[in-house]
Amino acid sequence: QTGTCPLSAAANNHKKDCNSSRAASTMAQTIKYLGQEEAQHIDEELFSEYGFSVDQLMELAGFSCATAITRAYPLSSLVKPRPSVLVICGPGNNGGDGLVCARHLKLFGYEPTILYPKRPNKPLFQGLTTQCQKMEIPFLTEMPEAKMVDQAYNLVIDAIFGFSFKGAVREPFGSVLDVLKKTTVPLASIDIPSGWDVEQGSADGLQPDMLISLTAPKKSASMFRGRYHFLGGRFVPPGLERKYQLNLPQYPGTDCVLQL
Ligand SMILES: NC(=O)C1=CN([C@@H]2O[C@H](COP(=O)(O)OP(=O)(O)OC[C@H]3O[C@@H](n4cnc5c(N)ncnc54)[C@H](OP(=O)(O)O)[C@@H]3O)[C@@H](O)[C@H]2O)[C@@H](O)CC1
Ligand SMILES: [K+]
Repeated sequence: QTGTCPLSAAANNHKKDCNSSRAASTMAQTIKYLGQEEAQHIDEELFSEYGFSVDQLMELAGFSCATAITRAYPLSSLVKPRPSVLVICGPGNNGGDGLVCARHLKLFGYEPTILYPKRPNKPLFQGLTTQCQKMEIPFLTEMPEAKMVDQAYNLVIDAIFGFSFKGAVREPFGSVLDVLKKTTVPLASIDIPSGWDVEQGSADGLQPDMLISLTAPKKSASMFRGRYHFLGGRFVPPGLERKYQLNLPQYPGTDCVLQL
């Protein structure tokens, strides 16, 4: 009787249908990798059309970075006696994400130190800097040598440039990136490995161990070869996701990050 019962045949057909529709939906679910202009348009629309403020999204972005970092490098996995982390912040919003990330890392039990060489004269960044100072996070006055970085820190967070980076790297960040190319401790990049072309990447650039893509990965993320690629920034309204066909994967439960 096996295989001849019309009911099982119907059940099998249903299973086949389900499998093919699951395959189709998996394909439809392929997450979109954004171009530079597209990422900037989405950013602008979040503020202009969807009513968000920069500090609101920066808080969520930086919080998700700190959360992803605790997943990839839990306190118990760190090799140095102190849970030291160096956070390097650039002059734009990527640097702001770094300041927020440092503050949350401190709350999570890490010992961050910040290098913030070019500070914009804007209340948002001044406030984030004060918050970090009040959290008793030390600020360095200059970039240590590669050997010093390797000795002193378990991990470096790269919050130098994000999706607005363009052209040849200007000082003081050229020297900072040169040091980072010589360090051997793991590097975790926020949104884009700094110095990479946002779409094309960079063959001789930084090779981070971790990348935390915010909102959606940028095209250069397809060149990422490190161990951990996380998605963070769980704040995209459905209309915006539909308009840009982001096909974001579903975050598990109440999590603010997802490993890709
Ligand atoms: N929607 C989202 O997902 C959200 C995104 N968020 C975050 O914002 C990030 C984008 O931020 P952003 O637009 O402020 O630009 P970003 O990349 O930080 O750098 C601009 C600065 O870099 C500088 N600069 C540029 N090129 C340079 C060069 N060659 N050499 C040297 N300097 C150079 C440029 O300097 P200037 O041209 O002014 O001299 C400017 O000051 C994004 O990646 C994500 O991390 C969240 O905070 C919130 C929600
Ligand atoms: K970065």
